[in-house]
Amino acid sequence: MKIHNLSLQNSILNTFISEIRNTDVQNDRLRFRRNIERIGEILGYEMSKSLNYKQKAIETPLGTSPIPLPKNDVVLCSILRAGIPLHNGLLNYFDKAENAFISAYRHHKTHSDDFEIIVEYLACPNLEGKTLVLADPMLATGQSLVATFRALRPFGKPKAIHLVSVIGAQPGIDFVEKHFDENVHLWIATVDEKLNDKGYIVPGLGDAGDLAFGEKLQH
Ligand SMILES: O=P(O)(O)OC[C@H]1O[C@H](OP(=O)(O)OP(=O)(O)O)[C@H](O)[C@@H]1O
Ligand SMILES: O=c1cc[nH]c(=O)[nH]1
Ligand SMILES: [Mg+2]
Repeated sequence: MKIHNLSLQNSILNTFISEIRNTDVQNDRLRFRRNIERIGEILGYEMSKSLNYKQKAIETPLGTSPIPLPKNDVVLCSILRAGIPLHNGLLNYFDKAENAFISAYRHHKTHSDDFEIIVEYLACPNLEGKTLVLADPMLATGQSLVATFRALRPFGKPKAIHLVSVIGAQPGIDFVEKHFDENVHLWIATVDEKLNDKGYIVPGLGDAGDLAFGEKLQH
């Protein structure tokens, strides 16, 4: 897997990352969602540099301008629900992309920190020969991304796969790396060192789904 950790370069991206982490700022839900969306735009822009391009002659009112344009058939797939703002950010730039949605959530066993990943809802176009962009803002244990990828198998074999995430924990990235082949790209805003015993990224930001949309009851 080719890992692109964008926080290793100084850029305005770090301002958005600092705001989603910061306890004084992150509870403004509108701002939190918009920051995740902005990060999605930046990750999408960086990812776009690795697509395949074809020169096209564009007619202007005064002449013809040759412009290299991406020729990939992009499918954006996001994991509900925390993935929605990240999806919107990617879709702002890849506005002609097809879209897939999958629900994957952690189901906690009663009185236990243990959880399993439940995949329920799945809506997906044909993926055969397309460029699949699989997005989830939090890459913690990596189990959601791997479970999602498995669930997408019946929809066809993509030509290229890009994983997009905001904050990853190194052990989760190592886990994901074992399940994807070496041509797969991971575009990630920043990487943290560890997970706590509940599977949360440390220092991370807390619960991305709750910060974006409010707390949910366990069921
Ligand atoms: O790498 P993992 O250990 O699998 O954890 C990451 C998952 O946890 C979060 O979802 P969550 O289960 O909190 O659901 P939510 O989006 O409904 O809040 C997040 O959006 C990922 O999907
Ligand atoms: O740190 C984490 C881990 C999983 N999901 C989150 O929202 N945050
Ligand atoms: Mg959550």
